[in-house]
Amino acid sequence: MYQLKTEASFDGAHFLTDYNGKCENLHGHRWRVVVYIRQASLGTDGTERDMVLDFGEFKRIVREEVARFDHMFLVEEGSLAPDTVACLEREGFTLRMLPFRTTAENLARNFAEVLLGRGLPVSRVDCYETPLNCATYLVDE
Ligand SMILES: Nc1nc2c(c(=O)[nH]1)N=C([C@H](O)[C@H](O)COP(=O)(O)OP(=O)(O)OP(=O)(O)O)CN2
Ligand SMILES: [Zn+2]
Repeated sequence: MYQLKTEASFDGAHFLTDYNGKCENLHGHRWRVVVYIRQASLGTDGTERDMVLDFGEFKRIVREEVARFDHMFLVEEGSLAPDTVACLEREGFTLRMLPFRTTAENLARNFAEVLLGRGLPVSRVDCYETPLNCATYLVDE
C-alpha cells in the first residue's frame, strides 16, 4: 500500500454553539488540514507512472477545496438569527453556512467527504485547530 499526504491551511472565524466556555464567543483560527491518500498500486503510464497521483494535482485539489473556507465566518446553520445573518452579509462579511457544528472533528470529516467526492482515494484527514490540537477523521476501509 502506498500513501501520500499534502496539506493546506485556512484562516477563519467561528464560535461553538452549546459550548460552556470561551469558545462560545466569536474567535479565529488558522486551521491546518492534512490529507492522506492511499492506493495499492502505482500508475503505469504517462506523468503518473510509478506515482499514486502527481503531487501537483493532489495539492491543487486540496488547496482548491480548503480555499473555499478561507477568510470566512464559519457558521453552523441555525446558530444565528436570520436577522443577524442578514446584517452581517449587508456589512459585507462572507459567511460560510455549514450543516454541522464547526468542530475540528466535523471539519476533518467534511474535507474527507468533499475530497472523496472529487475522486481522491482519501484515507485520513487531520484538522489542526491550533498547532497542538488536532482532530483526525479516518475513512472506513
Ligand atoms: N474536541 C474538540 N474540542 C474543542 C474544539 C474542537 O473542535 N474539538 N474546539 C474548541 C474551540 O474551537 C476553541 O477555539 C479551542 O480552544 P482551546 O482548546 O482552548 O485552544 P486555545 O489555543 O485557545 O487554548 P489556550 O491553551 O487557552 O491558548 C474547543 N474544544
Ligand atoms: Zn475555535
